[in-house]
Amino acid sequence: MTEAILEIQHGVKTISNGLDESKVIMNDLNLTIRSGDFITVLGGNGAGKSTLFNSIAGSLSLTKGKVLLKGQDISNKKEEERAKFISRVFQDPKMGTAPRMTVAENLLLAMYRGQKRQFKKRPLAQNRQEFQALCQLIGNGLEQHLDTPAGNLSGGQRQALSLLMATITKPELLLLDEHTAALDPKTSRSLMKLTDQRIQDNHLTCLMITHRMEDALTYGNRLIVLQKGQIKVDLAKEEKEKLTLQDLLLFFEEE
Ligand SMILES: Nc1ncnc2c1ncn2[C@@H]1O[C@H](COP(=O)(O)OP(=O)(O)OP(=O)(O)O)[C@@H](O)[C@H]1O
Repeated sequence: MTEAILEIQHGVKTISNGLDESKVIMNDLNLTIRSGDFITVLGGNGAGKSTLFNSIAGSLSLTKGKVLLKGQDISNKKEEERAKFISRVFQDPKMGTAPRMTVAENLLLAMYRGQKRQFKKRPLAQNRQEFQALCQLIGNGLEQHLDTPAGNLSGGQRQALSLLMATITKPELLLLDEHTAALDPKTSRSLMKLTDQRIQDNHLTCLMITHRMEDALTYGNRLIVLQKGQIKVDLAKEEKEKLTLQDLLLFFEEE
């Protein structure tokens, strides 16, 4: 069996509304993500997708249950600690990049993320060629903007930069949080292709939330559907390949 990268064991998250009432937003959820899994995550609004991602990334701590990274209990580790191993790309292009820093400076920052301060950085000039080549992969002209502040890029270029930053040092787990949702259809399609290419070329393990059913079917080797804080459907490669758009829509109609 392939190595388990991340596990959630009996994950429960209860939220209090401050009026002696509590709401269960993750309900005894169990998930094992194995090395090389590319899992597409679907679910209606409020199904618990963000709660799942926040619990993995550490921006939310579980009320009960455990989060394990390669068998090690990380339930009590802070988000910054987990960020050394887990990368995340958000929906908002502004989230992943520093706006006043140039594209090259952003990439340099990502390259040394999680390393000790005293670690001697290679000067930017020595990395330029590598950054140039990396940006060229994208095919949206980012390589001509190595010295442009990230805040001046188009939304598509900025999201592509966020993706490169999230994957420049191979993370144990890549979390894609509707990362193409804010882009126009053409830009979204090309970023999705780039994403798939990065995942395949670097053998990344990835979890991707999407509201685009076609993307959920086209990409990845496994598909999960969340409902009411639980995993309602978990389909492996062979079952996923047989799935049609119609089948997927049925999962939502049953809600
Ligand atoms: N801090 C909070 N306080 C109260 N309720 C919360 C809080 N965070 C999440 N919830 C509730 O938990 C449920 C799950 O929310 P979550 O954001 O995980 O859903 P989601 O699947 O990501 O939805 P969407 O597609 O709308 O982003 C929702 O009913 C939401 O209202």
